[in-house]
Amino acid sequence: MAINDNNTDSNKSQKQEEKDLPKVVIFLPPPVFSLIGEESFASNKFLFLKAYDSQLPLLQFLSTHSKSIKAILSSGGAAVNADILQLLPEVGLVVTTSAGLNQIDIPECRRRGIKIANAGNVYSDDVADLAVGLLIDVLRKVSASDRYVRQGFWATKGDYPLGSKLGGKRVGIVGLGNIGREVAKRLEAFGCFVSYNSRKKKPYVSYPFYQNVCELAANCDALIICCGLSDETHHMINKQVLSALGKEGVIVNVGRGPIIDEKEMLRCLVQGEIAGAGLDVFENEPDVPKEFFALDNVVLSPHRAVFTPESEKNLSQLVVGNLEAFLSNKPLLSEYVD
Ligand SMILES: O=CC(=O)O
Repeated sequence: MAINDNNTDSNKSQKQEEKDLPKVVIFLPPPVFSLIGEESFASNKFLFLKAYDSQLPLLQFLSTHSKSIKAILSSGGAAVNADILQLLPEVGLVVTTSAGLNQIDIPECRRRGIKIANAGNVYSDDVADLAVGLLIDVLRKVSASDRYVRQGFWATKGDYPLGSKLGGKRVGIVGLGNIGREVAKRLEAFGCFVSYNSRKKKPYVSYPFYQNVCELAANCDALIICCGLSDETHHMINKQVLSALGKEGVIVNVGRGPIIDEKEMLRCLVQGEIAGAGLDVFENEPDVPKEFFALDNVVLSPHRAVFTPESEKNLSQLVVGNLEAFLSNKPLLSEYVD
């Protein structure tokens, strides 16, 4: 009995301590929770409030807890917009598990003095590896030859058509941030000629810079899209850019689907106006236009570039580190500065 009473007391005091901890709200479970387990995010400095576990509609849930929520843990799936932020006057940080920030209303955060922390460099190597992997796959027809062999065609129809060499190709990188720079490093090692487009010329690299993405495409054999999605980059890769890339040109997208006008790209692929595509992202995920499935010059990947067990483990440390730093008034580990 006494033990039970003690237990009850200690449960009560634990509950009280938890009640007093600053709260970090989560709208939707970030993929990392199911990939490596939520326990990697344990901290005695804050408590997660999971809006998705509540019966209440999101806005009502947020109003109920508005005074205790100090930070938001965001991921790609749920918008952090002005309607939400205005319900949470105590929020001072949005930390996101994604590399992309397109789900966050950045100007509204700035207006409210809310800091933003993103995935920093955690994903850069893995995304760069996949970008180069997709390019090699398209050029050397790896996935297509695999299908050819599995279907028994090697024995019945003979040799598969040759692929094309990566070394010596002129590759244009759109968006030379953390990921774009890792892609460039890898491509240099393969003997490619790298050039790039980004919002501003980067003073610390010597790759040729093209302010105009169409000019970049016209001077390249392949384009790799590594930039974020914004109003400026939405459908930036349009008919004009694809036609500048030309019949022999290959496009790889590890950024966001809507950066490319997908319908136009599909038309160019079907009509042979570009040579191939390696795509990790799509306009309407997870719906991928069926027409892609019939194209042997297209390699498809289900938005997996960032995810490896290694990157997710590093990510959990970064997220917890950012939240703890913020709650102790220390500098963030990966603050996003425009
Ligand atoms: O695409 C994934 C991400 O932005 O993290």
